[in-house]
Amino acid sequence: MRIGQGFDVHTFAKGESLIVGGVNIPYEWGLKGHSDADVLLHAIADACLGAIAEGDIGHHFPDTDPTFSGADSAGLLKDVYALVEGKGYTLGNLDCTIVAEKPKMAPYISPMREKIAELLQAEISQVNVKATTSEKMGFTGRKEGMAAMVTVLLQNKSCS
Ligand SMILES: Nc1ccn([C@@H]2O[C@H](COP(=O)(O)O)[C@@H](O)[C@H]2O)c(=O)n1
Ligand SMILES: C[C@@]1(CO)OP(=O)(O)OP(=O)(O)OC[C@H]1O
Repeated sequence: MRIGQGFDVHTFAKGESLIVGGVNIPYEWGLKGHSDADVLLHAIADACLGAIAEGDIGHHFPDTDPTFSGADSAGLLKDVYALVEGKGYTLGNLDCTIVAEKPKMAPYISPMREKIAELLQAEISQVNVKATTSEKMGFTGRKEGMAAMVTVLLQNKSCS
């Protein structure tokens, strides 16, 4: 068994899409990044890479590489999960926390769990996504950006 944790932050900007956990969310602000800036999928990718001691997302997909400009983070996560499987592991479970003052994430939690489970070839019951505000404090509280934290447990394929 291996455990990993991931954390990511992206800033809100006008004229950008808001894609979180692979789900498009209608909102007046979107998230800015070199890729599509899916803060949750990036934190999941980092948690998976951490669990297999393979560095981080920026190491595998540098933000200086034009290949990843506007990249679909779902594709990046699929590539990361292929590395996980190549090392002989499969998802045990995943627990995610999104920190955002706005928008309200509750309506999008189920579609996010479904999308993440699909990307990681897992059951929805293996994926939890929750959201919290930071009670108007800090950069998330000022609605300057969004953060996501993830803990992942991987299990040996032979034991699953
Ligand atoms: N962006 C968010 C933030 C929170 N929620 C939901 O609201 C509940 C209460 O949030 P607090 O920060 O006041 O604890 C939280 O447990 C979430 O269910 C949300 O949907 N979207
Ligand atoms: C995903 C990558 C690559 O396009 O770019 P960003 O969208 O800026 O995201 P970040 O979370 O800073 O992670 C690393 C990157 O290299």
